[in-house]
Amino acid sequence: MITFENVSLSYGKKEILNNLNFSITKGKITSILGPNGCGKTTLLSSFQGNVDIKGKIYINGIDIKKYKFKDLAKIISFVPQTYPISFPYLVKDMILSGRTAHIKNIPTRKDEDIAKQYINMLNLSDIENVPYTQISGGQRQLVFIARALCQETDIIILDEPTSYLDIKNQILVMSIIKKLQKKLNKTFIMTLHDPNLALSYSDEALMFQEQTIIKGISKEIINPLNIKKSYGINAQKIEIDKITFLYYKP
Ligand SMILES: Nc1ncnc2c1ncn2[C@@H]1O[C@H](COP(=O)(O)OP(=O)(O)OP(=O)(O)O)[C@@H](O)[C@H]1O
Repeated sequence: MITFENVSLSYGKKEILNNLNFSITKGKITSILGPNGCGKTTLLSSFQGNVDIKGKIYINGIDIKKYKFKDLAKIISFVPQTYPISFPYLVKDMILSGRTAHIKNIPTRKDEDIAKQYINMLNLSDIENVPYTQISGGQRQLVFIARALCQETDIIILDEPTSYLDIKNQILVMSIIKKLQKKLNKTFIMTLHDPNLALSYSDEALMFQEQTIIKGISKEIINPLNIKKSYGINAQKIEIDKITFLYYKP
């Protein structure tokens, strides 16, 4: 459903990634792993038009450059890594704004019901009438995840969706993602800093290594050898109650 063919990504004359060739599978959760500064956000930015693209990125067989902005917003939603703080919109209105691509004039009852559904799903009803400029970093991250889910697209892209969240909310968000993937066959693509989260929740993974990106089934490629190649640290596989995770050694 998403295919990169000989893609290079650059900011002006500064090339960040080159010769990207891979496909992202429809209906799967794909995690993107790699060290700080390797180009994860740049890769995701190619879906937002924030980076110069050479080569072809196909979404449902159509070159991304051929999509109109509003049509792309009906297929792909995006949760950025940082959130610009601007006007003090109420949390509920910020989440409702995720419906913009579907709204003709003003939001309908259906749009409001969908927004409410995600407010409840992410446990945000206590703060729905608070300006989003007056909530915590973690709460703001949940609001932007709710806003993206509200857009009801088939593809949801998240840049480090758990970076501000406590462990309970990390599990909440990842479980919601898993539920929506299973129930509605949605495609999730997300950068993660924690290989163990990727191991637990993603089906497939893209791992940045020096000069190359490898892709495969998460449980197969997120292993000590590839952790060493990607991050330069030693890790050991541990299994408890049939759950495999990685222990990082100093
Ligand atoms: N707007 C920009 N203009 C020029 N260079 C940029 C820009 N944004 C990022 N870069 C550079 O691109 C490279 C990749 O950055 P990117 O943000 O994609 O990395 P990342 O893997 O997402 O890092 P992190 O894990 O720290 O978020 C870095 O060397 C960075 O300095």
